[in-house]
Amino acid sequence: MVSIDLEWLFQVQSLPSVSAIFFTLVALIVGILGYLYRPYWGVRKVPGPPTLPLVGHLPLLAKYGPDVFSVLAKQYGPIYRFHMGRQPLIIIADAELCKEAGIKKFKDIPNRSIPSPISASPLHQKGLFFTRDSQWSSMRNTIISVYQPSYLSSLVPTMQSFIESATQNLDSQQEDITFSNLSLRLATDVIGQAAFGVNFGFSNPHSVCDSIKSGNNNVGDDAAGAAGNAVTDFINQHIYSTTQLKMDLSGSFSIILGLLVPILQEPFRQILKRIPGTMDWKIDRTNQKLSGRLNEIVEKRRKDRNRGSKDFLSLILNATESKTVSEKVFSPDYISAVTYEHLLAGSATTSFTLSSIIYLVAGHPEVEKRLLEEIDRFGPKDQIPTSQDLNDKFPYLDQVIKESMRYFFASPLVARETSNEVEIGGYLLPKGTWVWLALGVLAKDPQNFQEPEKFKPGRFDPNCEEMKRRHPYAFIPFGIGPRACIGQKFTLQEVKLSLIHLYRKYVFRHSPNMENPLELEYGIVLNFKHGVKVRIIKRT
Ligand code: HEM
Repeated sequence: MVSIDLEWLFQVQSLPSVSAIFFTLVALIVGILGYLYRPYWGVRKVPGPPTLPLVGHLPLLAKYGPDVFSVLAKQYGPIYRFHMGRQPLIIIADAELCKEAGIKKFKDIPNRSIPSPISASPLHQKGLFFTRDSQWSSMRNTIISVYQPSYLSSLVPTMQSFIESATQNLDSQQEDITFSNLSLRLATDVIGQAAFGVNFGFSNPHSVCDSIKSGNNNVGDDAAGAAGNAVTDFINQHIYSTTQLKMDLSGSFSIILGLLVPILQEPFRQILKRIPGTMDWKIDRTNQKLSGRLNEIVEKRRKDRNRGSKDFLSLILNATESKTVSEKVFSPDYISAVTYEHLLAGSATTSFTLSSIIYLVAGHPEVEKRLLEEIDRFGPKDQIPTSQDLNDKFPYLDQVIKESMRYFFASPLVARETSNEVEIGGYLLPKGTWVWLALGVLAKDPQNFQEPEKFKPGRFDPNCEEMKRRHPYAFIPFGIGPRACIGQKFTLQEVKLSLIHLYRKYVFRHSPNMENPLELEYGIVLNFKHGVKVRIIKRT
């Protein structure tokens, strides 16, 4: 008996004791909870709806879509907490607080937070948008200095020629056209030429008309004949890479993990990108091909001694060679990324803006009438406006563009991150807090925009009372402060030239085959889910 007891005692002692297991489990649970709730702890005093573990407020995003930020602003006030998975965002939904965060306290909030779709894409991280601190300021200073107004005005003839060829013979279509596809091809061509000096060839009327008629979203397909397979591939890869940057739970597995448990994102991405067929594998291959192709374009241009300075890429290369900017700041991968970023930032946003305007004007005959009068008054139909004319001679067009951009807000959230502890709206936010400016909510605030759900371009007339009373930062579609959009003037020039050309020749009517109201899709920028479908009438 004694010997058996001793044996049992020996076995029990060699096993980990119950208390050791208990303490390990407790430590593990505390560790997991600590990891999950650490970002929340520092900002817990900021009000916000109750959160679910792991998913945070993502179910609210699924329920309300992009409107969720307006809904919560009504309930929780101008500064509140929204949990994107584990990560709390401090949402600023007030013009004065946006000014405070974007301008007055810029030195404490100078960078953008990097959401999980971007962490999975090194290509996107090296553009101006996501670079940080001194790397960002050196890059931005160089880009700004090459983006002089004289450069923009020199782009007018190029923009005009793409616009003309993209919109030739539109009235010969008997059926509906998906205007948002046409505008995406046009914007991609214009920015392709301006950024890379490459003619993608989508404005070729045959390729454009054929593919628009077929409602084909795949930009490259019909351009193959015109621009060659290399370009087609490039654009297809660009579209794939961009549309995979989803901000909800429909992205790749590693992106979803990045939202829920960020620490696991990179290890899983490393594994999954090696397993053929997974979405991570496809994204990685696409990004690699894109980077490879971009590097080729950059290398070819670098060797070209007669490159001139007609496009953005050549301008940056000239700046690095003349040593006005350090080669360390613009190493080849940064040059590729920032040039690519122009294609990315310049195509979807401009196309969305153009489509919004065509859609809204088609639904408001009184606005269309006034706009046509102003455009017709400018001069003979073949007189191309200069940059100066675009600034001075189309005040009503300005109002229509602003009101359309307010109504359909392309980029409703601006993502920033604190570099130091900083106080905003009475709350002390620790270093590393994600602060997101809800520009889309400001644009629908009835205190600054009476009847915000109505389309009324006159509210941007400088003489109107509403305009005079409005907070100066209530409408900031291009962002605020030193990090505001660098392409603002470029895009407005392109949008104005396009609209003047289009309305001189045509008017547009909503297609009965289009859903009402239009469904929106929330990606890297807002998008029309099923496109803007119109019928075209030639003006006599
Ligand atoms: C209607 C068209 C466009 C809209 C609504 C738009 C909107 C925005 C917004 C809201 C931001 C963030 C600003 C902030 O943080 O305060 C931004 C940044 C940026 N945009 Fe645009 N954008 C448009 C067109 C363009 C075009 C055509 C280009 C390039 C030619 C461009 C290039 C950029 C870049 C590089 C940044 C990052 C700036 C930085 O971080 O320093 N955008 N844009």
